[in-house]
Amino acid sequence: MSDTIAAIATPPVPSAIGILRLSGPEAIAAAGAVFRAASGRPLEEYPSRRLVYGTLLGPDGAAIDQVLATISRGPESYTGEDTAELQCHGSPMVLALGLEALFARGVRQAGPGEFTRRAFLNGKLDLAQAEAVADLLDAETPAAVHQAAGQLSGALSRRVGAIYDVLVDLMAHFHAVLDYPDEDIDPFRAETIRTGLERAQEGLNDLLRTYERGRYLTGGVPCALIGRPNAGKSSLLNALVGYERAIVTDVPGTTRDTVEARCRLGNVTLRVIDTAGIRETADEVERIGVERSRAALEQAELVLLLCDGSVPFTAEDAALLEEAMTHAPTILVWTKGDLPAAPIPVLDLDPMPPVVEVSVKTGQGLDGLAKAVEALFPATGQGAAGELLTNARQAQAAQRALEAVERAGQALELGVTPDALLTDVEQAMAALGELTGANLREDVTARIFQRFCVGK
Ligand SMILES: Nc1nc2c(c(=O)[nH]1)N(C=O)[C@@H](CNc1ccc(C(=O)N[C@@H](CCC(=O)O)C(=O)O)cc1)CN2
Ligand SMILES: Nc1nc2c(ncn2[C@@H]2O[C@H](COP(=O)(O)OP(=O)(O)OP(=O)(O)O)[C@@H](O)[C@H]2O)c(=O)[nH]1
Ligand SMILES: [Mg+2]
Repeated sequence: MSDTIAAIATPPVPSAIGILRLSGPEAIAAAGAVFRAASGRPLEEYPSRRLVYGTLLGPDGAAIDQVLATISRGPESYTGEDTAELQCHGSPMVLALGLEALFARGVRQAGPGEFTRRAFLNGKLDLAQAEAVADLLDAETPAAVHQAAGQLSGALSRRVGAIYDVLVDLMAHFHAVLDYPDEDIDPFRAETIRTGLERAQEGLNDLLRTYERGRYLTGGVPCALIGRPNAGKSSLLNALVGYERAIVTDVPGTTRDTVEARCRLGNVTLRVIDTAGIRETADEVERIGVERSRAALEQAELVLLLCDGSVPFTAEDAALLEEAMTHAPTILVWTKGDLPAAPIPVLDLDPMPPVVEVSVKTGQGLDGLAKAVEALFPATGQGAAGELLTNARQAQAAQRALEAVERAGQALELGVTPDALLTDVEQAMAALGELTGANLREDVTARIFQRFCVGK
């Protein structure tokens, strides 16, 4: 049996409300010991989920706040254990003293994620849902919230579960075949197995295609600011992040090293990388900077190619634009829109990149830039919110599952023995189990025994 944990559940700054949270067998007793209800009734006697008004008592038993207390008896609680909350005024000192009083009752400090970990261990959330809790806290855009909320309510788990179910069914077929190990798989059964493998393969391919968008939602789109010296790259970075992140001067070649920052542009989270202006240079430091710009360009999944709109477009600009477009979707950004414009060049490119004129001095065109970025990274498509793979661990697990299913398919065509197929399908299920925490052995066992009758 687990011990009882407690933590301050709200940020450690003066705020409207601050919450002390407990979970474990002694949660209700410990909360009751540091709380005196105005009614005079012990907290333990109240029904679950009732807010009870009263006084919070500090480590020495003196009043430290007027609070609302509530209990939820397990298993109907967030963690599945007995839980209690003390909703205090949001004073960091009150919360610290309250926590100390709880420690004096034998409760210990919770570790990071320990409440949600207990919820997982007690079957309240599966692994994908528990991960969604962390994604929800980190969400930076409405789309990221919708994805995390959908995953929290089980959307990804259901999608993975549907594929998993197909594999569990296949296993049942294999077990039937294995009862007659010396015979080949009969054609009828081979067809059923083939259909099942194809369905699983299709489901996994669809799932893996969601990863690109999921990764953009949680990690941000890697976006390089590329252009000749003085184009206004660092100025744009600063405008996007809202503070003076990078040095800006009128000296061409100001930025040497790449500078990275996260920002939100419209509905898209960007990992923006400001780079050294690209030009031929004899300066050793600047030359290394330019190499880094090219490396950033190669890794970018979105390029903002900046050209100073107040000076004539050059052959270098054109060459950079073409180079950028071979690497990633590129938006051509004319900068310094507040200055008198140089003649607009005729660009003969196919396809034409989106073109936006901006000025960081006036803020003009930044909305247009956001629209252009949103058009390249739309909030919809590639699966409904909540059903996307959002991190590398999930994607790798799905990829391994796909590879195992493909191996099984090949084995089937080669007419190998059923037990070889079985191993591949088992591996696919184990890999999928890493997404939701589903347990292969238990699930297959359950499916096998469900054919038994009661009493056997
Ligand atoms: N004050 C407070 N707010 C909070 C939480 C909390 O623990 N306390 N949450 C937590 O971080 C989130 C809400 N999540 C929760 C999820 C399940 C249960 C719960 O009691 N589940 C029971 C009963 C379900 C029901 O009534 O249908 C259960 O699953 O059996 C509570 C909170 C966000 N807001
Ligand atoms: N008027 C006006 N000036 C701008 C604008 N954007 C940038 N500038 C000026 O242009 C000059 C160069 O800006 P930076 O942002 O340092 O240019 P950069 O592309 O980072 O230059 P390097 O780091 O040298 O490659 C600075 O004097 C900026 O103040 C703008 O929108 N309007
Ligand atoms: Mg710069």
